[in-house]
Amino acid sequence: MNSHELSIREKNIVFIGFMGVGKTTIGKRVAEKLYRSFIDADDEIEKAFGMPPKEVFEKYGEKTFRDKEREIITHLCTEQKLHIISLGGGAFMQEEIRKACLENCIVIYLDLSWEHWKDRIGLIIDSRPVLQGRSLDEIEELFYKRQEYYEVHHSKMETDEQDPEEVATHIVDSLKLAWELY
Ligand SMILES: Nc1ncnc2c1ncn2[C@@H]1O[C@H](COP(=O)(O)OP(=O)(O)OP(=O)(O)O)[C@@H](O)[C@H]1O
Ligand SMILES: O=C(O)C1=C[C@@H](O)[C@@H](O)[C@H](O)C1
Ligand SMILES: [Mg+2]
Repeated sequence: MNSHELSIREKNIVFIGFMGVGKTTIGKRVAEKLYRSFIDADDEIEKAFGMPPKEVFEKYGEKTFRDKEREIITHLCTEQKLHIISLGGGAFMQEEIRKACLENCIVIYLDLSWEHWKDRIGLIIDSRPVLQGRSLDEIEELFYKRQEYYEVHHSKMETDEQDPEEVATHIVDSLKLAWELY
């Protein structure tokens, strides 16, 4: 599919940001509000391996996970339209993924400050392999190191002090406004 033939309304919407910021939670709600199909890249990887990301990391190693992640996301971005797609937190570290998403889709960065993120760590610590065995200082370092990759996007949404419903509503309102303008 040639993305230049797609109107802004037809393009996939892709959510990026650090793990735990709410890409999956908010992406699902945005999809419901827009009556669009939702795809979570981590779920697609899980289906491909028949096991969750954490087990893929343990059994096959991170490179195998990242290779499949790249294959799945580049395919979704170039072959699908009108979908809401939430990426895994590490996906945007790969140049090929960044390029495929930025060229073909509308990329929305969900931003959360470190101060708020660290209060959420208990919700995700057990299921995210990248957090295993890392001290809080090391996680903070990773958090800030990754920001520069997320900074390349089409739109940024601050999510501090907002619940998923508020963030999703704000995103849908902004999208509708943009769709009317272009
Ligand atoms: N705005 C929010 N306010 C409070 N809790 C939230 C918010 N958004 C998400 N959460 C909670 O944070 C946890 C992580 O959310 P979620 O799985 O959506 O993150 P993610 O960005 O998809 O992470 P990953 O990159 O690992 O896939 C969940 O328990 C979710 O309920
Ligand atoms: O931030 C990351 O590197 C990851 C985030 C998750 O969404 C999964 O994609 C996986 O656990 C790796
Ligand atoms: Mg997710």
